[in-house]
Amino acid sequence: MNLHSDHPHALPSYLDRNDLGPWGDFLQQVDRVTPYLGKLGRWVETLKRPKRTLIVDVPIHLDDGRVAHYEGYRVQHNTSRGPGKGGVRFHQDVTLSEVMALAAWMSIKNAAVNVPYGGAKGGIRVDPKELTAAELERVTRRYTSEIGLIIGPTKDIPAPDVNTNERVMAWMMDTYSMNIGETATGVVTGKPIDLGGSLGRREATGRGVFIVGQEAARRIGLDIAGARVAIQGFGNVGGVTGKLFAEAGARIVAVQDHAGTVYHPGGIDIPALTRHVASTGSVAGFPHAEALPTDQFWDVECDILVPAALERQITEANAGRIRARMVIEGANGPTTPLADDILNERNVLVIPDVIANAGGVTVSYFEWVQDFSSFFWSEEEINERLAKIMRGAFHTIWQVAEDHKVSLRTATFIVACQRILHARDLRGLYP
Ligand SMILES: NC(=O)C1=CN([C@@H]2O[C@H](COP(=O)(O)OP(=O)(O)OC[C@H]3O[C@@H](n4cnc5c(N)ncnc54)[C@H](OP(=O)(O)O)[C@@H]3O)[C@@H](O)[C@H]2O)C=CC1
Ligand SMILES: O=C(O)CCC(=O)C(=O)O
Repeated sequence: MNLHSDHPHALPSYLDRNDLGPWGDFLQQVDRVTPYLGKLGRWVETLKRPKRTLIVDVPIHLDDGRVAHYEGYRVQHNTSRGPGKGGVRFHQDVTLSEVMALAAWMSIKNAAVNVPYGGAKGGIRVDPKELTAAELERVTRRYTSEIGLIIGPTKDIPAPDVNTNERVMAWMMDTYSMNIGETATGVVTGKPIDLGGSLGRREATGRGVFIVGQEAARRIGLDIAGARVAIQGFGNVGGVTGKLFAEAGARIVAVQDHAGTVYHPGGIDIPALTRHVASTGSVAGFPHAEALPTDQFWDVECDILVPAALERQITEANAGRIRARMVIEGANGPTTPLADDILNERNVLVIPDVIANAGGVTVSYFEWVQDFSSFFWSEEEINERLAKIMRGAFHTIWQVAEDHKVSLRTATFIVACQRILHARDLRGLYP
């Protein structure tokens, strides 16, 4: 597809026109929804460029006294429905195109579950495994100061993503608070409970993946008890997803992370694998399962495949090999548009990221509300409200997919883009 001529107005000059990366995938997804937007279609160009893009230099002292520089980003894709909201990723391969796409998928996701946010995302191009804890803290604090210009509890609220966690959120909250001279717990979500974090946030994304998995399984007549599940990525999202499916009686037949792939047709012992990862840092070397070559992960016989690592893992090169009846996207952007078409043709149901992994931001919304009111809810209450929102959003999207005879991804984009562009239309353009 020649993106240059198909999107003459959509290409910011700061991107490589020959390789738009994940941003190119997002543009194609927007093109697929455009015919369904009716009169709101006149606003669709709004979605094809981020509202605000900040690139920052993050210099720190390494422990040995040298100065190192890292590139950081914060992108606010859209704020028509409310402040920007989305995670912060620390990874050596982070690019601007990637952060733009991740921010855009946040706009869609937040609208799909109807939380009052726009979409944003951030990242630093750094391998956190190469830093000491003190260096990681310095990178986090300097980055937070640099993006402090555009974040804030009513402006844009970061949260955890790949390689960031509660500890990183605590540093971000503290740095922002120091800079403005007052404690602002609502500036980030995914914080430690003792700093205004919410019960259930750590597990929320995996819990949401499991809830939509249950709903979809019921509709295609798949019994979760006994179902075979393969999971790529065993961090926050993949780990919790695996735990909940295993507790519901599913067999987790394969798990892959960056360093290895383990396979057991009878079902991997997930608590034992979790202990192994906590002590060694990877699933590799887990003694109670067979090791598989990396690429064979995609050939594993299973009923449910959960990509829960990075973007562009399911491509035209491996989509034809996938044995699952359904793919539940725990990761953001794991399936390219061409792979989506292949899975569709093969009748593999894809539950798209923009609904499947929305549990995390939904409980982030609960955290933000709790911080503003300084009144904290029980975990039971949080999980009940999460399940209600996830099930309600899933039903709406399923219905739209049936009505328009489109994929669940396009259906989610129809619902979300209509909400975003309706808000844009109501607000108008001029101050
Ligand atoms: N955290 C959240 O609340 C949310 C996260 N997401 C998305 O879910 C995905 C995972 O995020 P999260 O679980 O938080 O991140 P974590 O950092 O907790 O875990 C990432 C996992 O992915 C693995 N991984 C990284 N690269 C590869 C690779 N090339 N092949 C196989 N496995 C790989 C990592 O393995 P290793 O440790 O070996 O590097 C690790 O197991 C991302 O796409 C993120 O954007 C979506 C919604 C919310
Ligand atoms: O909890 C949040 O605010 C955002 C989580 C996130 O980054 C995501 O959903 O991809």
